[in-house]
Amino acid sequence: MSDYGKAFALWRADCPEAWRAYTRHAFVEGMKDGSLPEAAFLHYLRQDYVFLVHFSRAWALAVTKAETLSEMKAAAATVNGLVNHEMQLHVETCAKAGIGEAELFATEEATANLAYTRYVLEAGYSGDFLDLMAALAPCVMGYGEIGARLGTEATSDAYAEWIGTYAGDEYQQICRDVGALIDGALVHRLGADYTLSPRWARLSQRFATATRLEVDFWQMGLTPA
Ligand SMILES: Cc1ncc(C[n+]2csc(CCO)c2C)c(N)n1
Repeated sequence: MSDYGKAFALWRADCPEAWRAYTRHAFVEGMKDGSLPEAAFLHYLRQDYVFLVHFSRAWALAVTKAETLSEMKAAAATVNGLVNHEMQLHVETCAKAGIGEAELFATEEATANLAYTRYVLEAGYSGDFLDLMAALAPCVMGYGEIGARLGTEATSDAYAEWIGTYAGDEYQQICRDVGALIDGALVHRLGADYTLSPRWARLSQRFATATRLEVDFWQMGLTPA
């Protein structure tokens, strides 16, 4: 497993079944062997565009919840990357597949999508930077782990572009950077022995809940309306 930091490794180990259900979901295995129907992938992409709108808002909230300039810079850079690059990539991928911007922007948000993004935003609204990071971590690191595995295990090139994005060095570095951001934020607020803090169990629970919501998101992808 790649090194995405200490807190991530502990949180991941705390919810092994949910983590496995997320990172080895049938949707993921379908991208690996190319058996995932294109309709499911396009349905997922359209929903993911809406997901990224709210995910960008969550990272923007992290800018306001930051307590150091380096946290602020990291969160602001993520907002910039999401809004000015990743979302554009979705627009282009959908355009190539015949889904125009008007149709993309008119996508009706699926309830699994709604549940996940609002859960993450609420973690940030009601909690602090750590609550927000624990809820955001499964998304960032999970795709890193899935990408890295499919990068070596894929037996079809049907979804090579998607896999390449997350398997690539650039994205793998983002996962390591976010891992370091989280570890530093924990030490800054709770001290070096942060796992002994009364807050630790709650943070681990947030990570597990967000992981379960990722499972539901893949499942939603498998069932185009
Ligand atoms: C449902 C869902 N979960 C995770 C991601 C991955 N992801 C979301 S934003 C981002 C950039 C770094 O914060 C990455 C990698 C996704 N696209 N859709």
